[in-house]
Amino acid sequence: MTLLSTTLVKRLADPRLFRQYAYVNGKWTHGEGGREESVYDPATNEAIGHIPLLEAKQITAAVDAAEVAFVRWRALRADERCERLLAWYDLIQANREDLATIMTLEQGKPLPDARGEVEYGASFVRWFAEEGKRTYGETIPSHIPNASLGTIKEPVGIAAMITPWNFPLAMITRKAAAALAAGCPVIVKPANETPFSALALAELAERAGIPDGIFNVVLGEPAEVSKILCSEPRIRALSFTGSTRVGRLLMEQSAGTVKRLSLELGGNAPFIVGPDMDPKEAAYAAVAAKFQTAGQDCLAANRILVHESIHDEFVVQFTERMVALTVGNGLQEEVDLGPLIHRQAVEKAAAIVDDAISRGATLIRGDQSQAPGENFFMPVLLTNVTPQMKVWREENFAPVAGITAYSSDEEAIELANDTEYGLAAYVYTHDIRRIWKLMRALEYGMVSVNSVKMTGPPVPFGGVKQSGLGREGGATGIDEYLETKYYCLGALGSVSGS
Ligand SMILES: NC(=O)c1ccc[n+]([C@@H]2O[C@H](COP(=O)([O-])OP(=O)(O)OC[C@H]3O[C@@H](n4cnc5c(N)ncnc54)[C@H](O)[C@@H]3O)[C@@H](O)[C@H]2O)c1
Ligand SMILES: N[C@@H](CC=O)C(=O)O
Repeated sequence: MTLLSTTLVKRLADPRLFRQYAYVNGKWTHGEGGREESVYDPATNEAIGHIPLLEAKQITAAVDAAEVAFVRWRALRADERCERLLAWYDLIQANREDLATIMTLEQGKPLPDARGEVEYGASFVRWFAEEGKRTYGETIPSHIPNASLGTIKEPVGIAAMITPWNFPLAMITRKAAAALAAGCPVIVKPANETPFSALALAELAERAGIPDGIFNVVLGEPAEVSKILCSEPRIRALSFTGSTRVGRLLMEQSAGTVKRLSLELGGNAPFIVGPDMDPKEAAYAAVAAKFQTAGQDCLAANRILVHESIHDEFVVQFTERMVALTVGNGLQEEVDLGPLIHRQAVEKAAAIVDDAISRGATLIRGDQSQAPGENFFMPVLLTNVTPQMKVWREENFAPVAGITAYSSDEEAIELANDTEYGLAAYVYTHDIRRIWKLMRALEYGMVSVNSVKMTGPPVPFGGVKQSGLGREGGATGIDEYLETKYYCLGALGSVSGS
């Protein structure tokens, strides 16, 4: 154990939640090839621990274990699986503070946000524990004489999950709870930047009585592990949350085994402000929608489109609110924005800002000499942003906001839809006709009107276009892990019994 991981352990009420091994078939597992990788606190760049990089045969062993465990897990009654998931939920809640501390140390987000994510992540476990009891089939009016027709729902099989570093806990539970409730074993490959939240979840799953081989966490070199998971025929479903670039790659790699795919990919959300809005109210909402998780959020409001009649006042209000945000180590009190995940993310953000300025954008605020450390990026506001700029075309995943003025609803719609992404869009206006028109015309999987918060367990979360495939959460989230089996019971005799 390194010196700093000892410090991490000292911060935890339950040090056994901090694990530096993979978790396969109910066992904490070393890498057999001796390869390891360090994990860093992005706020300080200090190593907080290390993880083993598993060998190919160890990943295959996780699939072997899941295959064996599947037989008994799928045979449990739905309410028996539900009990274990509820026990997991209770343990996550009971250990919320430790889970939040681990998350802040590996991801950097402020502690209150980390606590919020633990709560959010746990809520999916409870939701799917309940939904697992409602995987109804249907009866079908028969067109075949003396036959009865219908469907039943069955677990799809072993499900692999590849998850990102920006929400290291909730992006796992939103997938895993649905799969487990459906009767599927799960193999999770978390991001190497943030493995410890996933491993703490594994420790709690074990304590909750989730059997060996049903919840596995594999660690390794990402491209290597993902290739094995995608090409393994016994894995029947792959659920990925991450960038559109890697999503495309995994889709290609999964083609050979024709897997069920759920893809939650990048976003580049527009935030449209109508002419009837109070500029201050809308600007404060836009700041909240842009800067959460230091802008490293798939729902971040990257392209802010403001009606020309209120544009200037909106910019004044936005700036005032933005400069009041505190940037610092997420463990400190009253910090609004933590660090970016690593130095490359800071460099990418700086390049996006430079590109915008070189193409005619105006830098309103964003003095990087004020950054409190190597991986920090001060919030930036750019105006006169145009579709030719990277800040428009690329998901910046940083605290960089771009504002553009528009003159008509039609122009706002065209600008908002001018992207390969289609995850979420925000609309701020109180004009009901405009709300309806924009909501219908926006090519996005989710449209939030006059509300920054849009997510939660009852919601079908997901995107259109190159933001992904499928929906997580909600009444249909469990369907990603279920097959529909049609049956025809023939030669039953007639209804009258003849
Ligand atoms: N739609 C959503 O619900 C949602 C939620 C959170 C994050 N995201 C997206 O995730 C992205 C940020 O996360 P990220 O930087 O971790 O994404 P990423 O695509 O770089 O990585 C995601 C996962 O894929 C793995 N990976 C990376 N390169 C790989 C490769 N070549 N082959 C196989 N696997 C590989 C990583 O180790 C990680 O586990 C953003 O685009 C964001 O919008 C989407
Ligand atoms: N904020 C999103 C995650 C995207 O990065 C969510 O609520 O799922």
